[in-house]
Amino acid sequence: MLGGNQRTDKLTAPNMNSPILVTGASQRVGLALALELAQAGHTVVSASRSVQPQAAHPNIVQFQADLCQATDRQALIDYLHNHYDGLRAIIHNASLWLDDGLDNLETMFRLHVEAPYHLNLALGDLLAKVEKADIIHICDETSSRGSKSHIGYAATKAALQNMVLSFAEKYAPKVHVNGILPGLLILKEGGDETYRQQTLKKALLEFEPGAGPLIETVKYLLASQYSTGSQVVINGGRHLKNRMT
Ligand SMILES: NC(=O)C1=CN([C@@H]2O[C@H](COP(=O)(O)OP(=O)(O)OC[C@H]3O[C@@H](n4cnc5c(N)ncnc54)[C@H](OP(=O)(O)O)[C@@H]3O)[C@@H](O)[C@H]2O)C=CC1
Ligand SMILES: Nc1nc2c(c(=O)[nH]1)N=C([C@H](O)[C@@H](O)CO)CN2
Repeated sequence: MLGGNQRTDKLTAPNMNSPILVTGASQRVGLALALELAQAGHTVVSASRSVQPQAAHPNIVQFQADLCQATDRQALIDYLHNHYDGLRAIIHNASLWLDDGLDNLETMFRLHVEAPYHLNLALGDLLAKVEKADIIHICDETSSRGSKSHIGYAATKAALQNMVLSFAEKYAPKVHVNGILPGLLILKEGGDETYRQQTLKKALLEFEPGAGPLIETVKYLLASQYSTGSQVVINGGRHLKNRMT
C-alpha cells in the first residue's frame, strides 16, 4: 500500500543512465561496496587517485582523481554532467586516516570536508533528476566522541557528519542525505597483534566485521523511503563498553 509521497519499489531499481558515484573505491571497503553495487546492476563511477585492476567490472567506471584538488573535482563534475542524465547517489567514502600535524589536518580537511561540500553543491542538479536520490557520508563513530590519537581525523569527520544535517535540509524531499558512523571495519594490513587485540576488545562485539556492515547499511539507506538527516552507528556496541556505571 503506497500513499502520500511514498515511492514505488520500481523507482529504486538500477538505472543505467543514473550512476552511483563512490569516492575512494580503489581498495578495501570502498572497493567492496563498488563491486557489490555493480553486481546489483548499478552503474558505478569510482573516483580515486589510483586505478586498480581489482575494480575492473563492466558496470564500474574508474575515474582517476585526487579529490583534494579542486581541479580534479571539477573534471569529475564535468564528466558526470556530460555523460549521464542524472545521478542515483553519491557515497562519500574517500578518506585518509592520518596522524596529527598541520599538513595532515589540511589534507584531511580537503578530503573529508571540502570535497564532499564541493561535490554535493555541484551535483545537486543531477541528483534532482532522479525520483529516488541519496547522498551518504561515511563518517566515523569517533566524530561524536573525539580521538586523542587522531584529533584532526576525528574533527574533519565530525564536520562531514555535521554536513549531513545541512544537506538533508537543503535537498529535501527529493534527495535523502544520511551519515554512516562505523566503529571498526577493517584493520590496516600488517598491524601488530597487540594493537589488533586491544582494538577488538574496545567493542562489546569483539570481532573485525569487514566491509559487510557498511555495505548492508548503504543498501538499507538506498532503499529507504523515510530516512534523511540520520546518523547510523555501526560500532559493535563500542559506546557501551567499559562505561563508568
Ligand atoms: N577501516 C575501518 O576500520 C574504518 C573505516 N572508516 C571509514 O570507512 C571508509 C572506508 O575505510 P577504508 O576502506 O579502511 O579506507 P582506506 O583508507 O583503506 O581507503 C580510503 C580510500 O580513499 C581513497 N583516497 C584517499 N585519498 C584520496 C584522494 N585524495 N582522492 C581520492 N580518493 C582518495 C583511497 O584511494 P587512492 O589511494 O587510490 O586515492 C582509498 O580507495 C573511510 O571513509 C573510513 O574513514 C570508519 C571507521 C573505521
Ligand atoms: N580512511 C580510513 N579511516 C579509518 C581507518 C582506515 O584504515 N582508513 N581505520 C580506522 C581504524 O580501523 C579504527 O577504526 C580502529 O583502530 C579508522 N578510520
